[in-house]
Amino acid sequence: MRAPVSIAPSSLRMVAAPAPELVESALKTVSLSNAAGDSVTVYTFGACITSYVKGGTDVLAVRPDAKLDGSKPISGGIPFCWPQFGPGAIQQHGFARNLDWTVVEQSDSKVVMELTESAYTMDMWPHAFKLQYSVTLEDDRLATDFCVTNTDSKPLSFTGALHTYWSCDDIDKVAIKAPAFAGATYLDKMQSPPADVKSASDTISIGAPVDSVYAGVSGDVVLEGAHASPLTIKNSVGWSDTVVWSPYGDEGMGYKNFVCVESAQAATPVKLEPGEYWTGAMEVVP
Ligand SMILES: O=P(O)(O)OC[C@H]1O[C@@H](O)[C@H](O)[C@@H](O)[C@@H]1O
Repeated sequence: MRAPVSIAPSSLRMVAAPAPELVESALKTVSLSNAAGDSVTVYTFGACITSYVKGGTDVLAVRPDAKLDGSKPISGGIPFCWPQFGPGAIQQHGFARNLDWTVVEQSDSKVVMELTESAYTMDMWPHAFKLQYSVTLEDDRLATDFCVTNTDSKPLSFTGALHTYWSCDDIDKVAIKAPAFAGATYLDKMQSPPADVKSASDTISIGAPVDSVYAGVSGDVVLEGAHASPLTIKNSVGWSDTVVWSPYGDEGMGYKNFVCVESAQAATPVKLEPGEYWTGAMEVVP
């Protein structure tokens, strides 16, 4: 249950104005911590991890224009895109980042959240499903495990992503590295219409707006120059693609202080028969 926000009178008005609409706020968060003093904050709204502080540095960023009141998906941390990545038949990036997930297990260092179909989801996407998302703060890393089960009597297919906003002091100094970037063909969504481009290097740097889908690039992706030491994004199970997004130059979004390097299942939808499940595991090793 969210507490209503109280609205202070801003100024005296000479004419009667319509009553301001109350915006619900104070979304529920779960905090994880360990003996080393590392911490994690997770919003149950969208199952969005908004902070992972390791050794005093928060490796995740929340955009300055983010809304944390449930009025729109949280623009920051690790938004959960599912069952659709990007635009398409339903709302951009799907509904999972726009709904309250249920906490089914919680300890000091771990939380497990679930989402199942509702009248709202069935209305736009007529499938019964069960999502389970486990977030564990370990001594040296943050581990995420995602499982989709088709609980319906007909097949379903989905795309999705962990749309992670990595913090950085200066995006101009960031290098995103993976051996598989070299020679990979990526979908350049900045072109109109989007077009395939061949990548020459194993390193991506950002100096202009970027929106690229690297199909089949997975495994370890290393972020250098964002913080004092490199950070590794370990895509160990599922999540077959990597998406790089930056609204470079957009001051309102605070472009200088984040880059999105997303663990995605974007290029090829996953099809699940009734009773089948799919898992995606991503770990952050600062
Ligand atoms: O503003 P949103 O809906 O959170 O999406 C942000 C961006 O997310 C990226 O993953 C997409 O590739 C971009 O096209 C999109 O603009």
